[in-house]
Amino acid sequence: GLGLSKKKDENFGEWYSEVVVHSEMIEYYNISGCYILRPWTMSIWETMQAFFDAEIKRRKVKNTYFPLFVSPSVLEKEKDHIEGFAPEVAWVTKCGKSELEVPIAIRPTSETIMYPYFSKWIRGHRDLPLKLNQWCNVVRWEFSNPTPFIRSREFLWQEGHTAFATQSEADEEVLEILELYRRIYEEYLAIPVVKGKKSELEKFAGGLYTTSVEAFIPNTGRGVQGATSHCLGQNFAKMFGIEFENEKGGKAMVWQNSWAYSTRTIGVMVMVHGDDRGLVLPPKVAAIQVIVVPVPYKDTNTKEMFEACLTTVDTLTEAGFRVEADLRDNYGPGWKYSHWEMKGVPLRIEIGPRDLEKNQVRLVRRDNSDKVDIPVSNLVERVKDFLDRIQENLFDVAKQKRDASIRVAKTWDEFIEALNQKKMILAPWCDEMEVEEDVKKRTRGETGAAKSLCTPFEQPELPEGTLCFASGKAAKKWTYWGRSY
Ligand SMILES: O=C1CCCN[C@@H]1CCCn1cnc2cc(F)c(Cl)cc2c1=O
Ligand SMILES: [Mg+2]
Repeated sequence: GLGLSKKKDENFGEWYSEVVVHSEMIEYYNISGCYILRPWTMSIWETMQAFFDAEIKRRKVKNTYFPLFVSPSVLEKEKDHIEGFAPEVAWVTKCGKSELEVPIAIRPTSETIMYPYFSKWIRGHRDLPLKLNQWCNVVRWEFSNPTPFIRSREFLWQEGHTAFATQSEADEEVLEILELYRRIYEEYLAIPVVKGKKSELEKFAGGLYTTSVEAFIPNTGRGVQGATSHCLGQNFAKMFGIEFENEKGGKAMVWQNSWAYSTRTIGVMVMVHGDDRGLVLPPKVAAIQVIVVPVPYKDTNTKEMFEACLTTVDTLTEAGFRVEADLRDNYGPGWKYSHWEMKGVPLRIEIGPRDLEKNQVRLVRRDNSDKVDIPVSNLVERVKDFLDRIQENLFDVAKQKRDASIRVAKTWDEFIEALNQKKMILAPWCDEMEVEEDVKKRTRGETGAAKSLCTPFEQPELPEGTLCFASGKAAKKWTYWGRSY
């Protein structure tokens, strides 16, 4: 089809909506906030899932599946746990023509669904650690502007829920899972993230502390929470009576974690790597890593050319790459180049008459348009080399842009200036909740208030006497701030 009508640097929102549709990842649906995930999306989701599922299975986490529906008495088990969320809970109130006696909620997350059974199943210390995960959809009927992948009313995720006898086991797992989330972003999606701890105001209110990986979208100057790994402490154990008989015969409450990443990861990838020709896929998650396109010339003998294309596909497939040839005779090479560039295929191989004569092929990179003619004899090693360099280059370029978007601010004026320049701000903070609430109030505007994104585990030097950028009190830590999705 035709190219994009909007440019990434001029009209980001519409550019994004166009890219996800033109790359055949998303189809819009007639219910606001709901989207059709097409195969081009699902293949990315499945690649990440394969990695993450294998990694948690190595850690003895078992997959399970709990019901989608939850009764109000169970969901509202802890009033303050859900009072802030109540407006986004979706309810089934009738079936067929008859009203339901009691409405039934659709899960927005599964703590209240799972933990009554944790209480039933965990009796003694031999039942610990209990480590469950489920791959499922959740529904949150949000009203702020829906955005494919980033903010939708239904999304796919995995939610891990674990229980331990000791706090140290829980603390250790929180960070192990967070490292897996970093790997998903940095090693698969080629996106740099910051690992850190959420503030008291931003953490999961039902938990003890929240850690997260934070990404950043330079075009909009917004942070985006990439994935979360919470230590719940013994809060839910108290709520749901999840206790066990320890080795000394005494009763003790378990220490729990919960952790999730979702299809939001895919939206971040589109936003960070996409350009004005469409999607740009990191090779690690591309459903098709190499597309082979024949370039027939007037009276060329297409039979020989098509054979060369199919041989190229076979050779690279045997070498373990995901390769296809576009031999459709109802489209010319030019159309095919644009089509597969729009879909973000990392590497194109062109085979024309001259290439046949010289027993070579032309490689064209999607990320920087570099092209090179290579002899068929070392096709496999050159393709591997190109794909590795594309993966690295996407990460390096994204990291360079993200780092260029970071500003250190030591005063309120510097903070506001950086915020207006769409930066991610690293500022010394007194770590007082009221001060964070005050920052949100003072920065509220049509593009949304600034909030703390995370306190990075890697803390720069904080000289004695450094003052908080917002309160002027003694600063205790360096924290990232910004507007966010
Ligand atoms: O982020 C994770 C990891 C995976 C399991 N869950 C936690 C916390 C989820 C917070 N959260 C997030 N959104 C919610 C929306 C709701 F409608 C209700 Cl009732 C509750 C929540 C809610 O608790
Ligand atoms: Mg929410």
